[in-house]
Amino acid sequence: MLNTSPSPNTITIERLNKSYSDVKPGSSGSLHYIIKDIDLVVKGGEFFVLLGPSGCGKSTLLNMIAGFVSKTGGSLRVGNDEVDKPGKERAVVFQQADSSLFPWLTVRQNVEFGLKMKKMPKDQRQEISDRYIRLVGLFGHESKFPRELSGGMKQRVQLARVLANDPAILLMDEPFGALDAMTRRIMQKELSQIWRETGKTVIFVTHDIQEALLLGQRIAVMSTGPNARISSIYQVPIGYPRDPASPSLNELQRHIQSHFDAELEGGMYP
Ligand SMILES: Nc1ncnc2c1ncn2[C@@H]1O[C@H](COP(=O)(O)OP(=O)(O)OP(=O)(O)O)[C@@H](O)[C@H]1O
Repeated sequence: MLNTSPSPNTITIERLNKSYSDVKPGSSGSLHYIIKDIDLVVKGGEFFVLLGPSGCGKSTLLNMIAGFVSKTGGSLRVGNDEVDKPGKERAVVFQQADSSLFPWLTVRQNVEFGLKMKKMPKDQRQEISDRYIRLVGLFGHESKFPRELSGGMKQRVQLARVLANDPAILLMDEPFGALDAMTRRIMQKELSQIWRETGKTVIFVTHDIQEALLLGQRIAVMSTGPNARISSIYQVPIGYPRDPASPSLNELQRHIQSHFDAELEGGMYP
């Protein structure tokens, strides 16, 4: 018999809504949709980018997948399970590492935190933290505290900590948005390599088209809110590692940029 079950890391979204009621004194209020009727399937192991202008609802959608924000309609499943709360198979990497790192713990202690909570023996913990500290290029900085690190280094600690917990799905909300251009490029390369080595499902939110094109296998362009939806999904048929100067990448960038501009102007893209 044909097995039609989705992979446990596949995310299936059907007619997903997030609305809120704008209640004013003396009236019953009206319903406003942040996102409306989103349909999307992100396959297990895929690197999927959500691209959209500021305020369109990207973080809302990502936080719904994370289980931090509840839906007001439709369906959102990971594998066969409806998402109604956070789960250990999903981990979020935020734009600001500061709020997610413990300032009183060293780099190694921060990376090992989740493993310690799981009561993993010390030697095993150390082996795992060594691996991810090396992977994100922080070897030699294990004993430093967050206050002794640059913004890019803190972001690497956040990434190493998330990876050490081995979630199947990485949800990344503009994780490199606060970094300088050079550090950002290094982190993009590292993330792309980590994804290729680990085969995790990644959903990556950005409003930077070039970043989307360097990383994603598919790029979904969201319309401006309210009532935001996914207006188009682009395949990026270019292998990794990608060269930002490649003509095919630039061609696709121009195409997506004109779509993006049309969305911003509120026009329809042909
Ligand atoms: N609880 C809420 N009640 C009312 N409006 C909300 C609520 N949460 C978010 N919004 C609105 O929903 C819209 C989408 O917000 P969201 O943070 O998801 O956008 P975004 O695309 O991630 O933006 P950015 O790129 O600037 O981070 C915004 O206009 C925001 O003001």
